[in-house]
Amino acid sequence: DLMSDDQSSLPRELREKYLLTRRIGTGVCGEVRLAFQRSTCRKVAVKIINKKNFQSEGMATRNATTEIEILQRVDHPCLIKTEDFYQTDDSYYIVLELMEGGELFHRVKSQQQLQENVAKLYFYQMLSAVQYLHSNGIIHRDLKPENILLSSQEDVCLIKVTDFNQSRILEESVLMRTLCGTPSYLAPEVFTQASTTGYSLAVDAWSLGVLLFVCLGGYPPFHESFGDKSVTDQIILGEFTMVPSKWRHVSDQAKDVVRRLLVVDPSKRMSIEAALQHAWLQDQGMLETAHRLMYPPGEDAAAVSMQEAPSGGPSKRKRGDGDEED
Ligand SMILES: COc1ccc(CNC(=O)c2ccc3nccnc3c2)cc1
Repeated sequence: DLMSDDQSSLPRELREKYLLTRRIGTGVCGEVRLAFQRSTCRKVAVKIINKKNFQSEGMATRNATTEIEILQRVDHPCLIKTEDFYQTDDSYYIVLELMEGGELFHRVKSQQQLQENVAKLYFYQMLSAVQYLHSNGIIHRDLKPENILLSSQEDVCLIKVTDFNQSRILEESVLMRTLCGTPSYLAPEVFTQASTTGYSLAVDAWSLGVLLFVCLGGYPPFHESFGDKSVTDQIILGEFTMVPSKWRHVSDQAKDVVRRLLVVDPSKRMSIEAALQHAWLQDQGMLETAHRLMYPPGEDAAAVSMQEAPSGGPSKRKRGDGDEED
């Protein structure tokens, strides 16, 4: 039973504050377990990143610390929030809010394909989250259905992007500084190689195109079962397959968004900003629902009462043990 479960390898402080139970998710970096906050019996998720299972020591710490830095720094309703963080010599333990709806991957699989208006609601939230990351100089780089979590079993629900493990913070690079100086003496490859080395923000736009395709079509755009080309070749050529029986009921506007994101040339690919302005998303009903989910009135009221507070600048709402939550 759980009590005899080996909790001894966990950091003492973590064990004292949370009871860890069954595994609810696995990833390349480790696992996610369901846990209960002992003081409130509130359910949380604990993500355990095993430091050792990265091939190189340097890569491991850089990725994990980047992920943790990002998780603690970002604040957006569609990005998973870190509630607590612990580490031992061989693992990181990140306490996250529990997303009761599980992975988008399983939702799409169980429903074959999502209704268009549900896909639109989810896609708008993903765009908002990624737009926020980009405005903070962060590229996710690993957007996929396993990294999109749903807050409830309902179709109409909040979604959150997770797993910033592959994320990159756009730092001022030597290359950027070089490109600021006089180009007169720079070799051509500095410019051409420059445009291909850095991960541009456009990689996330492509991944969102794949995500939207999967939500609308119920299957991936590039797959070894399509034709004789390898998945890599299909991607490089931008050859995706819209199976008629699956796409017949999808609107032309929705298909247009997919087609403008799955463009091979990143300079011609639709940007996140442009996608947010696309006709398909100018849907007042969806936008109202999304904003109600993202900025629920209860929390606004708390913020309003805080603004009336006499003290100087607006103090950040402290992260309670959930006593503020309804
Ligand atoms: C009552 O116990 C449960 C209720 C719902 C679920 C479905 N959720 C999950 O399976 C799940 C998976 C990974 C996650 N990663 C971070 C945050 N939340 C997560 C939730 C899992 C357990």
